[in-house]
Amino acid sequence: MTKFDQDRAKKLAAEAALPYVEADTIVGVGTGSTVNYFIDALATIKHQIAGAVSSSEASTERLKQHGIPVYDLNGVADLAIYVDGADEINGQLEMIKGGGAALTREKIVAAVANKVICIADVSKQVDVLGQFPLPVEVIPMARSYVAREIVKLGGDPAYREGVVTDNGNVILDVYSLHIEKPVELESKLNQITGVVTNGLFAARPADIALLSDGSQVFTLERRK
Ligand SMILES: O=C[C@H](O)[C@H](O)[C@H](O)COP(=O)(O)O
Repeated sequence: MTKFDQDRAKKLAAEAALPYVEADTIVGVGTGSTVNYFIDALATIKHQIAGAVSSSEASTERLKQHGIPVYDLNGVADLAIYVDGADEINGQLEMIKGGGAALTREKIVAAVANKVICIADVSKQVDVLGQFPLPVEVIPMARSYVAREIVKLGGDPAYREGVVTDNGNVILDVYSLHIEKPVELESKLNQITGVVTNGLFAARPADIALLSDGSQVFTLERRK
């Protein structure tokens, strides 16, 4: 797939999420290049919505540039939908996220939302998660300890140099994982002292995936 096709696919997937936005509600907004298309599409109906909650400083800035009010999640008790991209998504709509280092805030907003909608181009679709290195957000002083613990779990962690998350932490990208049991691994990694969270969205996967190849959009719904 060429770069041009991929961009078109991201845009089509993003625009396909608009019909899920309910009037007068606050919309949960993720992070990344696909979500940027969603934010631009959301701007076309901004007078019909109450505003947004955002999963990153970058998305907040883009939303505000469009004149969409951004609210503190602490003041939002009910969030109908959360729309976000993915680095990988499998058939159960479990995902790897965090390529842009926004995983922790993304996971928090997803936890609050009634419905999680993944928007992506079809290249993100995989049978088994783990080809994309799994991001883990770590408290800076725990970086080496956490890396050693990850090696014990069979992973190959690499420090993402120069990247500081919106929460002031660092990222370890974990290679060499063939993730047969995503829920189990998500929980194991979160139990390592010093880990803030990891980029597996398996305990709380997407409910709907809108995946595009650049000419059409395929809708997948999670079997419950
Ligand atoms: O931290 C970043 C997020 O998890 C993104 O949603 C993910 O990396 C997908 O980004 P993109 O739409 O740019 O491929």
